Amino acid sequence: MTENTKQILDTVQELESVLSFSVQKSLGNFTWKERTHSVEEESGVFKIRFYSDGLNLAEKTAIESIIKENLGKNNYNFSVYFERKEKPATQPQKAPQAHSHSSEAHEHAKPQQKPDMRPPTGKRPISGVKRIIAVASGKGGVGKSTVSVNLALALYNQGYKVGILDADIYGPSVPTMLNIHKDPLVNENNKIIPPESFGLKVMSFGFFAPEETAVIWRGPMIMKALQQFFWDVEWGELDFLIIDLPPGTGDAQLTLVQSIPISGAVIVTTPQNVALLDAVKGIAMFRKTDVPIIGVVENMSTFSCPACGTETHIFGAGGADKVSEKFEVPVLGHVPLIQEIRAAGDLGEPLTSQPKHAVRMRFAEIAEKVVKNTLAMENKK
Ligand SMILES: Nc1ncnc2c1ncn2[C@@H]1O[C@H](COP(=O)(O)OP(=O)(O)OP(=O)(O)O)[C@@H](O)[C@H]1O
Repeated sequence: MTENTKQILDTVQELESVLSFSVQKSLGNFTWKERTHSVEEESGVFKIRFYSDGLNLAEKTAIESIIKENLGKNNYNFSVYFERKEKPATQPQKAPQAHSHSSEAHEHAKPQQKPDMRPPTGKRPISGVKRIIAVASGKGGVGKSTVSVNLALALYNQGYKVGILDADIYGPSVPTMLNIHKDPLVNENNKIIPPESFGLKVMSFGFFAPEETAVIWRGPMIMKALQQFFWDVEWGELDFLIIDLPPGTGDAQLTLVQSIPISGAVIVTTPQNVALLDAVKGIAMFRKTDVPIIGVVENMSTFSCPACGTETHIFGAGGADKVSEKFEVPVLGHVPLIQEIRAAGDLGEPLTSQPKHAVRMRFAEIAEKVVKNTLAMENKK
């Protein structure tokens, strides 16, 4: 253990004295110190390992925010990892009978199996929806919603029927980006009718929680609302449903990914090293849950000076290509950093809806690759 990791472990363990009664109660038979059992450093990120046996999602969320709140003040770059301390009980082995021949006794000895990461209850499809594509990023603010909206529109421009589900509880920006200001209605079958904009069917947390109340969404509520968005929305017949996932790779994302059959995931990143590390975490999460990676989109890759036209790699260059090479995932395209993209997002007039704009062409190419790669993956199955 290095001096830094020891210092962080001590700081986290000292939080025991500030835990609320409900958090203390959720710890059950373990003490806080037993649960916060180690800290490791990997490429400048401190991984705080926390035993989560017996904790539900809401309790884990509460614990994660206590740690984040307190360590965040010290400007450390860290993540909290929840893992199981006690191994799940294995099938009781039948003891070989006294009269067994030795060959019979061998029949009971099974080779050790790898843990099964698949959801226990199976995934439930969304009626009428042919393909679900998750758009994810390891961290917030890299342009995941911008890519989701423009990718959805680019697919629509190519003649597909497309819906977009804004599952980003922390900052549901899709309604603004698509200029939707009306609330969804409910039909006679009690199904929610998704508002339509620029030809896309849209559902978002933003319709139900204005920004100032977004904080009230907590683990179980999020899942309940998401389940309604999947199965109680009148999506109709769709070729593609694009899901703008919340940023990160925590429990909420995992649960979501494990609830529905996702055809593939698009990872959005910016070229900086820190963002790329997060992209790698995203890839790992999808691989763990058997969701194929359609590819990586590098956003804000170059800055084109509006005055002189010079291209600058503000955040570095070649990042997505490195991730692509190392993890054998295709690069779907590079989107430049331009003021017009930001303005179009704020105005609710996406550039992909405007004829002949260079950004529209960029996303058309990305969408073509998404379709091509998704079909190729389906054919491989
Ligand atoms: N290529 C780009 N050029 C200029 N501005 C961009 C670009 N991509 C995104 N932005 C702007 O950056 C901001 C963040 O983008 P966006 O909301 O898409 O990111 P996000 O990853 O979904 O963020 P969050 O996780 O916080 O929801 C927005 O104001 C958006 O308009």
